[in-house]
Amino acid sequence: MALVVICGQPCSGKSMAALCLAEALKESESKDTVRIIDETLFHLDRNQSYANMTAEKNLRGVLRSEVDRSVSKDNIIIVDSLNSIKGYRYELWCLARATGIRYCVLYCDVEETHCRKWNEERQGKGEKGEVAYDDKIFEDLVRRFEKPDRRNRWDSPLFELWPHKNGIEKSSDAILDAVSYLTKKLDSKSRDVKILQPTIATQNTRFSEANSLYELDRATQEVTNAIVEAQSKALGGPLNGISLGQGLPNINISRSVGLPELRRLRRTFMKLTGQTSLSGRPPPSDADSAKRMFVDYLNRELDTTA
Ligand SMILES: Nc1ncnc2c1ncn2[C@@H]1O[C@H](COP(=O)(O)OP(=O)(O)OP(=O)(O)O)[C@@H](O)[C@H]1O
Repeated sequence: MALVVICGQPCSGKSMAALCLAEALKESESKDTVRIIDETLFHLDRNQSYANMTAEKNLRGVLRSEVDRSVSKDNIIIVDSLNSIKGYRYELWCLARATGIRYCVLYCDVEETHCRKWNEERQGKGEKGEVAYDDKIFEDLVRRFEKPDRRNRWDSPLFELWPHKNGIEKSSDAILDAVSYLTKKLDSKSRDVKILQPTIATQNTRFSEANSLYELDRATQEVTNAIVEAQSKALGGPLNGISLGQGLPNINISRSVGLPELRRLRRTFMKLTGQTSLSGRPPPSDADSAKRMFVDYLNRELDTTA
């Protein structure tokens, strides 16, 4: 149904905003399940998770995988974390696009001096279970924060809260606007709600991260080899229906295609599919779906009747 990315400086009221939004959604007419995914789910020590780039990347990876597993057409997932890196929000947006759902960003806009003060106050509340950021980590996170910009697809639509000025309530304008956007029933005239559409690069099931590029490379190479081999057997004659095995579509090309052209198409396909991730993670797929996608792509690109 939808993915909501909460974003803001450390200690800017994001968790409060996530809770208010979740409650407001539950009270709305929408019957969708609402779930918050946040750092506490993984019982990680906050200051260790942001202690260095590797730990921070790991935390983002864990959260992203959980979002990836959880997003669906029947629920509303709220990601409550800093989500302060532009490229990371882009990755979350790609997950929403791959699922074909609504997406929005809820931004807690609080000046860093207030966030700092709230964090200091929280340092004194340790016994209540609230964990404050160490000063050094807090300052580093504040410095690296990349403010959302509604002109970016992955920051849009952007709903802005001003927790220091106006507090955070279920009735805050930004919360009401977000609820309305997320739950609005669509008809043919609805232009203001965007359901993201999966593209060739975002369809299918997922590769494991470590193997994905290798698998994609190998799968596309196998398809290319099959074409080269079939063409050499056909001695330049017409070639329709090159079979790659059970469950895979046939390759249908009505003219002879040289190796340079095949290589170029393969490179373009790899680039296209690789665009879904800024952290180097290739597109979701397994070997068979990579082959299927590549064959679909080739059949379309080489279709002389199109
Ligand atoms: N509008 C507000 N007025 C005063 N204090 C606030 C306000 N909003 C949040 N706080 C305080 O700031 C602290 C952090 O709030 P919260 O956990 O919602 O922020 P957060 O952005 O999720 O923090 P973190 O970055 O640690 O996840 C809490 O101790 C809370 O009481």
